[in-house]
Amino acid sequence: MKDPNIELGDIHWLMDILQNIDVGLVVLDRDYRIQLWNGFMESHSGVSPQHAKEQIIFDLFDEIPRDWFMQKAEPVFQLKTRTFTIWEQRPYLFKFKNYRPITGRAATMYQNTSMIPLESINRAVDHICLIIYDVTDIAINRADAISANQSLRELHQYDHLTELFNRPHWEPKFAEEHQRSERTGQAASLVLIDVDNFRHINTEYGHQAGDEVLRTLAAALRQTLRQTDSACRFTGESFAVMLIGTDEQQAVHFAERIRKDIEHMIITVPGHEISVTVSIGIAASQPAFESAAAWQQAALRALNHAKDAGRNRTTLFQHQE
Ligand SMILES: Nc1nc2c(ncn2[C@@H]2O[C@H](COP(=O)(O)OP(=O)(O)OP(=O)(O)O)[C@@H](O)[C@H]2O)c(=O)[nH]1
Repeated sequence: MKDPNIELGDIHWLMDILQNIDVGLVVLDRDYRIQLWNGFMESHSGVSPQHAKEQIIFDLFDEIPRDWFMQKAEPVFQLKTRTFTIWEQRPYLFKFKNYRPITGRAATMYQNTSMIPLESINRAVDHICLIIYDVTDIAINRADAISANQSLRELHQYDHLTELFNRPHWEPKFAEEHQRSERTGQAASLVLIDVDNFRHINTEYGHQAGDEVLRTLAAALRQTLRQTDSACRFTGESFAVMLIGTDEQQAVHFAERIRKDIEHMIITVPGHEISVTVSIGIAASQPAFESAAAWQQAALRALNHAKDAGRNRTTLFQHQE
């Protein structure tokens, strides 16, 4: 039916717009043969409208999964409904190269795709129109925001000097472990490792050397840990390690190994070679610890015993102490 508002000259304009618009337009017939292919599609695919015309879309673009596409398109033909696919569901329909200078990091253009029914004069839907939007900028910005958030989160979790978890991040994990071991009765041990006479290291070699000692010890500790263990910088010169599924004897074995490793370590700082020792206090989980704080207190008492007994040793918290 002729639309009285559209003059012949207008159609010429409309064709110009359709060819030059920065959006992909494709018309498909009932057999999925291409009937219209605009300038956007030509310039991104390298396929001319003459070549595209009458070709089945899946034959020309094998990256389009036929079953998935038909599942989307059939309701558009039959129910005259629109469908919309966003890049989060499927990054692209047509595998076009991304050419944008700012988001050049993406190899492929991200696309949102609409499918709309096109009614003929008898109101049957014999054709559908695909509208392809280039959303690469949005997708890349979103990916950047996610990774920036991730870095920020990680920044808040770690102690910047030792790269171990910081205490505020570790404490809730420890409290959770306390509840879990209370509930399940599964063994877990808390190990506190404190550098001996660290004040002396700072005064003798300088604060920067002290920092280097802490960094080196933390790195050694990280190497000893299993995936499930979690360590933090507990105070300035002490570390806490939560050993999951580890009873007191196994924890002593772990602690003695790290203590002896540290004892034999030579830490090189400008102008000096430094040796340090550590004292270690261990408390294995037990029902008597009514709170995570009580468990920590027990490990601290054991650590103080190790210090009082002459340092460079491991002490296990005994409940009858
Ligand atoms: N270099 C450096 N020193 C720190 C840091 N945090 C805490 N310290 C120092 O660690 C020292 C801890 O001293 P003390 O608590 O007396 O313990 P200690 O000298 O190790 O003695 P014992 O634990 O009893 O063997 C203090 O001098 C703090 O200034 C840090 O991040 N870097």
